[in-house]
Amino acid sequence: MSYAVKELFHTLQGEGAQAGRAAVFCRFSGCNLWSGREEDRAGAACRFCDTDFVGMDGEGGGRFASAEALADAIAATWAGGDANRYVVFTGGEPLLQLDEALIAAAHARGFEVAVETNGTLPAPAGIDWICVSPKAGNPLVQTSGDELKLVFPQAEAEAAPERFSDLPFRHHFLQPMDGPEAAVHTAAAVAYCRANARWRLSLQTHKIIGIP
Ligand SMILES: C[S@@+](CC[C@H](N)C(=O)[O-])C[C@H]1O[C@@H](n2cnc3c(N)ncnc32)[C@H](O)[C@@H]1O
Ligand SMILES: Nc1nc2[nH]cc(C(=O)O)c2c(=O)[nH]1
Ligand code: SF4
Ligand SMILES: [Mg+2]
Repeated sequence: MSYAVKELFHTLQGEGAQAGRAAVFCRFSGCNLWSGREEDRAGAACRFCDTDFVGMDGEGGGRFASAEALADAIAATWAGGDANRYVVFTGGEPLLQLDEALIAAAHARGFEVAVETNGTLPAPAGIDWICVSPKAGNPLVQTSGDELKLVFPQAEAEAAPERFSDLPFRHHFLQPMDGPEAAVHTAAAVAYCRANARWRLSLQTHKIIGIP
């Protein structure tokens, strides 16, 4: 199968338990919860997205004809030396495209494989680090993994943290919803984590320091 990629870039993981770790980000095009067009945002199934995942026109983006070709491009984008090679598949929604062939091709090039998913689609076997970020009003299919990173607050009661506290993840994070009310959302997340020690705060550190 071929893969539609918005952008490929080398940076530090900004969020969650792996924050600070060098990684290649492979941002796939397209999402099942929003078209990516601003005129569709208000009616979308996910309305707070901070990301442009439309098209294949970003740095290192394009249509890759095979898993081998995309894994070669990921390896060529890596700039972190021999140890701890790490690729994060994100999007858009990466589980629309990430398959076992691509995971195997990344492993064959020495990468640990991570995914950032909205949890509405099942993850293929072989992923080393699964981050699920539930979106209110959408079915949660991937109910286990390494970290659950809930954007907070989401207005709907069904996205309350209590609903996810007992799911089998190694880490539970609240990540303040970015946007015009980011400071208010950060204060609310801090208050929740102070009162509920199961949950830890995830800041989008790449935005704070101005890296991709
Ligand atoms: C752009 S999404 C792509 C991966 C996948 N579609 C998902 O939603 O998890 C990457 C991460 O950014 C988070 N995110 C998106 N919009 C955000 C916002 N406005 N504020 C904080 N985090 C946000 C998502 O919840 C997810 O954890
Ligand atoms: N540095 C950095 N860390 C990230 N963690 C998750 C991201 C994403 O958009 O999926 C992201 C991103 O876009 N940049
Ligand atoms: S599910 Fe992820 S990529 Fe899709 S619109 Fe929501 S935050 Fe953006
Ligand atoms: Mg991002």
